[in-house]
Amino acid sequence: MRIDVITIFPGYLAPLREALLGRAIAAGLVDLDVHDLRDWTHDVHQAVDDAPYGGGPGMVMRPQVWGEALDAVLARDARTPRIVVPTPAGRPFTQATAQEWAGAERLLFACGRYEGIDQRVVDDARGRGLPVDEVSIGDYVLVGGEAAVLVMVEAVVRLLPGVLGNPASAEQDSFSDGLLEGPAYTRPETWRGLAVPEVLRSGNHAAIARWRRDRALERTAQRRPDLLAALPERALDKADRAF
Ligand SMILES: Nc1cc(-c2ccc3ccn(Cc4ccc(CN5CCCC5)cc4)c3c2)n[nH]1
Repeated sequence: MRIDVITIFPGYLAPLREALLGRAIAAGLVDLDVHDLRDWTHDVHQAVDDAPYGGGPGMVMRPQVWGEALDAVLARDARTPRIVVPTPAGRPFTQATAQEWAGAERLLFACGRYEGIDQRVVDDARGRGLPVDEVSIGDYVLVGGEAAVLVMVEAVVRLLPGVLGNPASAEQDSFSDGLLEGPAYTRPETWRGLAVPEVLRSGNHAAIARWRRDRALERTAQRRPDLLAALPERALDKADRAF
């Protein structure tokens, strides 16, 4: 997978080259290129923003600069990317989104700042048949798209074959069965007077599976009743309902 990121703060994306993601890049599983939007300005001030038409707070990012940057970055690789534009006004980014994008051969993230990017940049890209996803990573307002890109790249890249040492982990992700995962424990058996639940040390795998499912149902009901309500009918078996 090739990932391009366009931003006025390239340094903000440095963490993508650390740890697991850094190893995926080093292993050639991911090609990452981070581009400075200001490379496509032509004025001495390298202006990337201007006042919003119709008034309102803050500034809006200029379409000309973004248009040139996107055209140039698109041309650097024959593969057509999904273009991703983080925005508070986007569709929710979920595990399903990450799964979908993990199948893409190329992703291009456009990081806005100020109050966002002139809408015509997205409209022009869509008008040329490019797939553009305007996505939100949650119902809170960030200062720019870069932090959202760090989150989304991590969620996507961990799903690529060969990235996670333990692929089973991704299969048992939260949300993969529609529920939150339950509590996890490791040694010691007792820590500060707190013991590991007996069943987990019983070796009774059926009982362990039942206990884990019950804890997941309990936690989901307590913390995310919306997920429980969204479960398809068939997702809960008789034992689940008894819970
Ligand atoms: N999930 C999530 C994603 C983001 C996010 C992503 C990209 C950008 C680029 C700039 N900003 C700052 C930003 C944008 C829009 C407003 C809302 N204003 C109200 C009036 C006009 C607009 C405020 C502040 C981003 C924020 N935040 N949260």
